[in-house]
Amino acid sequence: MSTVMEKQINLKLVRNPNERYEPEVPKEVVYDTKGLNLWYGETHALKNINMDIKEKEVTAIIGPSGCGKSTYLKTLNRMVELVPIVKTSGQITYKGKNILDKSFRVEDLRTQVGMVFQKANPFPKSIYENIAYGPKIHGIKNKKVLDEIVENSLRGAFIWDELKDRLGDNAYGLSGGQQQRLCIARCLAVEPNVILMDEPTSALDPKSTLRIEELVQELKKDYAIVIVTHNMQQAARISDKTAFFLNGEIIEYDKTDHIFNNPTDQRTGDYISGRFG
Ligand SMILES: Nc1ncnc2c1ncn2[C@@H]1O[C@H](COP(=O)(O)OP(=O)(O)OP(=O)(O)O)[C@@H](O)[C@H]1O
Repeated sequence: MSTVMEKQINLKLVRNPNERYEPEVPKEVVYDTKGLNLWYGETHALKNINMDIKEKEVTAIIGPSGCGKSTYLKTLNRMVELVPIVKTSGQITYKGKNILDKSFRVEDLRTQVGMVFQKANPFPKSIYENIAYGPKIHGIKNKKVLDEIVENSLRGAFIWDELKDRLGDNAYGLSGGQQQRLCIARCLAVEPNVILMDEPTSALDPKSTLRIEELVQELKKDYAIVIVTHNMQQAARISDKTAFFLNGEIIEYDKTDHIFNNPTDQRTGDYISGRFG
């Protein structure tokens, strides 16, 4: 049985030892959440959430089951309001506008914020159509333009070489890992600013998981990425910042190195070292 300290050190070591820490360049805040509360009927699922999410960073959300991680993620694209009993207070500013304001057009948000789910959810259509679908809905009809979008999106998701000769095949014939990268490519096709990922690798084998993690590292050069994960090593490996949620509250939100190696709150240390959750 390893000690808490050993576990923390192990997590520290999973970062690439050759990684160089570059001087920090100021980054734009994409989402600024202030005093957010959310209720499902009587259940107070998010309590006074305050956090900002920046461009070109991976923000991990960790915490035990039922602490509100997915709810927060789904609030960021307003998917949560599909549940009729949901009520919110506070604000989430996206590029200067409060997305919780009734006058905010949710359609605008959906084109700028892509979402990847725990279980890959390709459409029952060809690989090509899975990618071309979003751009077509946005009015792009020109075949040459669509071909380019399909190729660029699949390249962006590191899956072009595997799929380029079978674009007409049904997406359901792909492996789980390939389907997940196809779904990421589908997000990229509509040129979002943000990609929200809800446990995107929990259904995948270690090799496919690694490929998605490498992909996330590439994508963060261009996008803000928010990832909910139960995998502590994954959060330590790929995120720049980590928020620890517990019972609907943020206990600690800081740089990932700090959260994993020198947490301020005892409960954070206990959770990441596996003492509960
Ligand atoms: N549609 C819903 N209706 C009612 N309550 C809900 C609904 N969705 C979530 N909740 C409740 O809100 C709280 C937060 O749930 P949420 O799914 O956000 O947690 P989570 O941290 O993502 O959990 P997990 O890690 O198990 O996915 C829980 O108490 C949950 O039971």
